[in-house]
Amino acid sequence: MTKGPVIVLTGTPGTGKSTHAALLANESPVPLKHINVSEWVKERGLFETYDEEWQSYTVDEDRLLDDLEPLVAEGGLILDWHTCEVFPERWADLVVVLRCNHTKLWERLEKRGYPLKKIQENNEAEIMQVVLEEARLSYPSEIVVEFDSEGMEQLESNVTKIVEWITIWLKNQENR
Ligand SMILES: Nc1ncnc2c1ncn2[C@@H]1O[C@H](COP(=O)(O)OP(=O)(O)O)[C@@H](O)[C@H]1O
Repeated sequence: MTKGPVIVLTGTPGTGKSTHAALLANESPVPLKHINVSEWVKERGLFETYDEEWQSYTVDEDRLLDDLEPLVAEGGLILDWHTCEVFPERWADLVVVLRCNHTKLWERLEKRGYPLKKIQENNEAEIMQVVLEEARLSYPSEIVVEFDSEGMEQLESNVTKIVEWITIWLKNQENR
């Protein structure tokens, strides 16, 4: 059986990565395992330090990559993380960058109970397109797509587009 693609799903925290990943895993024509990398890091202790004030971890990137490599080799993966430059370029078949208007993003992060400085930092990063720039610098432009994620209609149409992309990708793999 053809292996599924590896999709890097990235964007500032709160842009909708986990929501998209859950729907995508449900609607994909081929099984996709959703890895929420932040949760994965915490569960497996793949971090060096934890910063109480910022409520964030310093990830042990070498251990993380070693840990993920066998899963990537199997294929059929959604790597959901707020950064994407850590992953080797060869891992990704598609890189999806989610975007959100900063007012909406602020509300989402406030609801999540983030400390104010973390909300501010993430909002500024979204305005300055930090994750998008990172994706563009780390991967070939033809595999990087940017989707707005502000409402349910966009969520559904984004997932439909990714499902269509997967269908074509699978056909291309079979014809190789
Ligand atoms: N396209 C969207 N339309 C409406 N609400 C959304 C959308 N994307 C995300 N949300 C909401 O925003 C919040 C953060 O989404 P989440 O998927 O957890 O973001 P991330 O994984 O990027 O941190 C959740 O409450 C989710 O329901």
